[in-house]
Amino acid sequence: MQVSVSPGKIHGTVCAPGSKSMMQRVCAAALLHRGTTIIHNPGISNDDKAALEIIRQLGASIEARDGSLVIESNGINPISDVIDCGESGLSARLFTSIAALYDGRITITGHGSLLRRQMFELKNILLQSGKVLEDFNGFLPLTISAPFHAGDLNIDGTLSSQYLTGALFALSFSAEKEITITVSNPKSKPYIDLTLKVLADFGKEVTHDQYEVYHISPSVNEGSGIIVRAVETDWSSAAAWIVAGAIAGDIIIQHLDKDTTQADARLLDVLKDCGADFHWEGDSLHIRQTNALKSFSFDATECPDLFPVLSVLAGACEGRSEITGIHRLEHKESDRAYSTGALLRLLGLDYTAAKDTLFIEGKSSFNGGTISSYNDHRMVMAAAIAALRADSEIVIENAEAVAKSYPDFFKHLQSLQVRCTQTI
Ligand SMILES: O=C(O)C1=C[C@@H](OP(=O)(O)O)[C@@H](O)[C@H](O)C1
Ligand SMILES: C=C(OP(=O)(O)O)C(=O)O
Repeated sequence: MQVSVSPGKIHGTVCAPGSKSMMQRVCAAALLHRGTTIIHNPGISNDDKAALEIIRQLGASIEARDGSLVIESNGINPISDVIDCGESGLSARLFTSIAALYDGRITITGHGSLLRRQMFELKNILLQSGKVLEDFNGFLPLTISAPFHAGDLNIDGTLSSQYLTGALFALSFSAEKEITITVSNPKSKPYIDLTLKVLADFGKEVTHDQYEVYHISPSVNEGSGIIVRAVETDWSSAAAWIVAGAIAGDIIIQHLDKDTTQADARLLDVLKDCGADFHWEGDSLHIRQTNALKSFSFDATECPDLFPVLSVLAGACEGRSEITGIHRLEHKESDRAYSTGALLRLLGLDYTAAKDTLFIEGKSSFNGGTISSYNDHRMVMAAAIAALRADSEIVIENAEAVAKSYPDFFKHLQSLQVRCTQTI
């Protein structure tokens, strides 16, 4: 699918989808919790669908009821020996550790960009847990077997926090004694907070020292009671609308959780720094374009998903902005250091990278043109928002990639009075 987005103002009220980070974690917990879990505001993205299908394959039953999901589980009882994680990095790393709780032989695989994302740290974790791996070269598919040994673990957190998330879920529900996980170089810490929050909702308390040492208590059977959980609105998706409002219009984003642990809520700190005009109306964020946005300096190491859309915001600010954390971008759906550079070049923005920081010179308007999505949902959203400030339309190739987190993105963009047409 090729989508052409015209320059113009964005105007109206929108509600972003549920957070896929939270939804996938709640699905994992619902599988491990022996009993019923009711999920309100369930996500509908491709990654959410992948997580639901995984827990179904691992033995849970899922019923849609009045817009919510009712999950029944009796622990892990696979109905298939293949688990398909779609394109979700989180599902791959989270559910591999969970599937490892099963003694039998099971294969974890995926599609598209996921097959090109390295998973080396899984080997380290699985071997420490007594699992046997077949012919694993660091990329999916991965086949494992043998009983799971719930014991202390050492994890390298340099590349991704998702390995730790998987281990925390698997061990919190299976530990028979106190277990310690030691993590070197932990990254994406707000995502670890989200993991700990969802585990706590399911009665699993984990403490930690500086995100480096985690203490897991022996798992007590939490009973088969009903757990009800609502998925928060996704700040990562809302980020696109927030930047759109700040650079090109007037927009209200509904149902945002102010006190969230979601990493990408840090965008509000950037907005304050650059003098954006925004305020809260209850749980809605109202943001209006300001003509003289100031340049900003921000470290996105802990919230790497903001990078592409922050680069667009930087392009609309007066002067030179700085975004740090380039080293976090390589192993995503695309190499986002490369794809963000390609977008900035298309827009006609001057930028340089030095060590881990990207410096972007702002400009009053951007160039239009055609760009690939690089099969990356975050690049689709960033390019579409940039089009609002361009002097001609921006055509995004392979724009269907947006469904990884936000299938209704273009429908919502149109409802916000932006002209966009599907050209193929
Ligand atoms: O745990 C999660 O939900 C995520 C963690 C982050 O990944 P890393 O920990 O690999 O940085 C983030 O980029 C990803 O979109 C979702
Ligand atoms: C990197 C992302 O997700 P994941 O790693 O879960 O595929 C993302 O959503 O930007």
